Amino acid sequence: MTLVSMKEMLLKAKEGKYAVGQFNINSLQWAQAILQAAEEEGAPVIVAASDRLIDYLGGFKTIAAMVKALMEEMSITVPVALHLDHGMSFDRCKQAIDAGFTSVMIDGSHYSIDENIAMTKQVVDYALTKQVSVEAEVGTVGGIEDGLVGGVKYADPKECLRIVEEAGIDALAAALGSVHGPYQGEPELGFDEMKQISEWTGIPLVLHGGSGIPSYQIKRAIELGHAKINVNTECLQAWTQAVRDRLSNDSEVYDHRAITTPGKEAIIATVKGKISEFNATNKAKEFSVSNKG
Ligand SMILES: O=C(O)C[C@@H](O)[C@H](O)C(=O)COP(=O)(O)O
Ligand SMILES: [Zn+2]
Repeated sequence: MTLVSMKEMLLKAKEGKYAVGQFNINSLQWAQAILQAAEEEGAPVIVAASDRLIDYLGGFKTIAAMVKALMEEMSITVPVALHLDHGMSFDRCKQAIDAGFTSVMIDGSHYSIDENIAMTKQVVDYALTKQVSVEAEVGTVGGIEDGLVGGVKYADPKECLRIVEEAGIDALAAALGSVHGPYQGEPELGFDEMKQISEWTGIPLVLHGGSGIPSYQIKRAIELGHAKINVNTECLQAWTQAVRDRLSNDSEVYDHRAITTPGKEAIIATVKGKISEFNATNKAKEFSVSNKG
């Protein structure tokens, strides 16, 4: 009944040509929905808390305790990693690790590549002592980050190789045209660069901005080495639509549970759909360490 790092998950996924879904939590209900969906699909899953939401969610220790307790209460048997998404500094990653997170992303993508590598290496050195996996980012994912709309900066393959070799990370988010939040038109992912980066580094790749990407592009990204795909916006949209429908269909309703339960059901359906699209259904049985007690 323990959380695991995402290292083994991602190596298996890359080898087996599927991707593990990372789904972000926005409240306790989201953690319940994501765990239920993964369990019903028999799939490994990454439950993530974005650094920008840590205080809103009650802090690192609250989040870790909540996810661990839910796994026990819900008798979760599939492998689950608890991941800090877009960690802003070494200190934030250390706080997450000390609180019980089993995986962290250090997002040094807004710094020079030398600074990015140095801060990533510092996180890896600490994480290694606790068997925690580390993801780094090179280039810039477009769209909304920290409330600001930013442009896409494609990852440089040489910089990708450097950060993998010099920092010793477990997974690499190489930004290649994906966008956080809704896409304006069809996404234009850099598949040629993706192939090159995957071949040069050999490491599991991570696709940020996984919402709104057509299935044929998702499948191509998985073929070209993506083993982890991050989804948040599609779950938010599904939750909001369901809650909006509930409120507009019943102007008398005021009970919190009655209002938000349709939102939870919508998250479960969205997460199950993504797990299936990522070809991760029933992959939990391939793991040596399961949570079966
Ligand atoms: O919104 C967050 O803080 C988390 C996301 O950045 C996550 O890492 C991600 O990439 C999901 O992208 P989305 O599906 O486009 O929201
Ligand atoms: Zn992201």
